[in-house]
Amino acid sequence: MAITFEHVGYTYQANTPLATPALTDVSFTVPDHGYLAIIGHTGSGKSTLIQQLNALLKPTTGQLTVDQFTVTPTTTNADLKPLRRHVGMVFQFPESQLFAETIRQDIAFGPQNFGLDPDKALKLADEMLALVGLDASYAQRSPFELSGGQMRRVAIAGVLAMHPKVLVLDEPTAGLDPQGRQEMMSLFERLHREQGLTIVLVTHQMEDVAQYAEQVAVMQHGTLLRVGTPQEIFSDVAWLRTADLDLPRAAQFAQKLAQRGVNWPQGLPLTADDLAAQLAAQWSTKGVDHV
Ligand SMILES: Nc1ncnc2c1ncn2[C@@H]1O[C@H](COP(=O)(O)OP(=O)(O)OP(=O)(O)O)[C@@H](O)[C@H]1O
Repeated sequence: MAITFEHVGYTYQANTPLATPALTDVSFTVPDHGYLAIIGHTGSGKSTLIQQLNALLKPTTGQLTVDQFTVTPTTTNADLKPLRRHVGMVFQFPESQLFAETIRQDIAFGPQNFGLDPDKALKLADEMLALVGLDASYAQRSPFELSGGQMRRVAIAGVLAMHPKVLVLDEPTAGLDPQGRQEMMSLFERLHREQGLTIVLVTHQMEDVAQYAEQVAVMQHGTLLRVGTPQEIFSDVAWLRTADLDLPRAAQFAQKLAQRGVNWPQGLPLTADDLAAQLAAQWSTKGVDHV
């Protein structure tokens, strides 16, 4: 297993009068090279949960393992450096952290800080630039001349330059236009497929969950309500309603068709492509009049 949470609890300002419990008894596993989406309302504990993954926040009870690393309430900061290289964190609006004069210097900063020779770090920066889909002409430009989506790519290249095995993404498409959103999600899919990165994605975009995630964790009031495949989570429409969560748009449409008598023998379609494929299959077997 790449990631295992075992009865993890976290309380902000623990043992003070201001103590705020934010996670309670969270247990789940993510397989090697998995793709987990974490969903849930504001304040449900998603950010607190992902910050456990590189021990920015350490559990106040329970423990977690990320590949070869184990974090418990008593793990000391000195032990955490290798974990922090292993888990790349992309926080919301990561472009706000860009600072260097050129894009390549910005990307090279992290590896250099961890002791890599400056020339090698710059060469690595060029490779990472290509990996996030920006050509070599960007290397010497200022990061501040770029569009929002491109700046975000540069910030992500800086995280990837540390060669993480787990990539944690906190609403990585927030504020992007539909095309930028699609390109960003395709980038993560490519990193997952081609580089074998384990992805942990916090999102409010149910379409992205349906299209990309292999596993979904639903958080509510600091507890893990359910974990399952997108099909398992989104097919239980009555339960979703009680949890006050939305279906992906294609599934909402399919659900309306189901209420008018259309059957979905392969399961409720969750994406537009799946909806189109299932409708086309029914069309060809039953003929136009019956669809
Ligand atoms: N620094 C903090 N100090 C005290 N309480 C906090 C702190 N950060 C978060 N909390 C509380 O912990 C709980 C979980 O918050 P968290 O930010 O993890 O939720 P979230 O699901 O990520 O929300 P969002 O979708 O708004 O980012 C909330 O009750 C929140 O008010």
